[in-house]
Amino acid sequence: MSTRRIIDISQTLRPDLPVWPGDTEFAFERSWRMEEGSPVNVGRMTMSTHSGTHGDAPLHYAADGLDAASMDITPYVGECLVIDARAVTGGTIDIGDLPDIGHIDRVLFRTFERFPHDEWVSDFTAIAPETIDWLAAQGVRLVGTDAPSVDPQDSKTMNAHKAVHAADMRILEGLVLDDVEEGRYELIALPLKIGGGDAGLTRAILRELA
Ligand SMILES: Nc1ccccc1C(=O)C[C@H](N)C(=O)O
Ligand SMILES: [Zn+2]
Ligand SMILES: [Zn+2]
Repeated sequence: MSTRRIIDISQTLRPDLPVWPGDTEFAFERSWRMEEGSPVNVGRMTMSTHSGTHGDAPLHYAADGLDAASMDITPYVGECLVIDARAVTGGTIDIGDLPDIGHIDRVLFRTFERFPHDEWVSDFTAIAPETIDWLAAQGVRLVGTDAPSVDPQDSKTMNAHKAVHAADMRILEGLVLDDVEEGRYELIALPLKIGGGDAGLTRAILRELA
């Protein structure tokens, strides 16, 4: 039996979840209740497709991009490198901030000292488009971050997303990497298969390598 440790790197979806300014609040309610005579409890949720930990579908940043149900899920499963980017200053992770990544298909960035579970942080660290280009040239197919976006919150041009699209990479956002040391892990993070979806809520985990 495998004893490889599993680390949950997902946010907990709950009513007071911080959301992107102006976006739909996360709401959860019970539509059927056992205490009211129902044989089971059943809930109902209202949310943005970018709530909590999620994967962007290409449709989010390209009008003719694939939706969450159509995109290939291979990029979301496999070996990844977690990079500790907590010391990065200047708002974006630049090429010079990267360690030697070796040969790896997936890279996740930790930018927060402690993940802000209870407040929205607007001045999060984004990823420079040149860094995306460089990672793509090294063969990286997926980039993830604990920040809520790969572009700065006030970006109107979405240059990092565009660089991701140009290289046909995939994006994970809102990961929780507080207790994760820099290094290699197995990533399993499947965005929900939402037809027409521009993103999919994701339960993301890391598993220690054998
Ligand atoms: N909810 C939004 C509303 C308006 C503009 C952006 C967002 C985002 O969620 C950005 C995002 N998480 C991203 O994929 O970069
Ligand atoms: Zn997103
Ligand atoms: Zn995004």
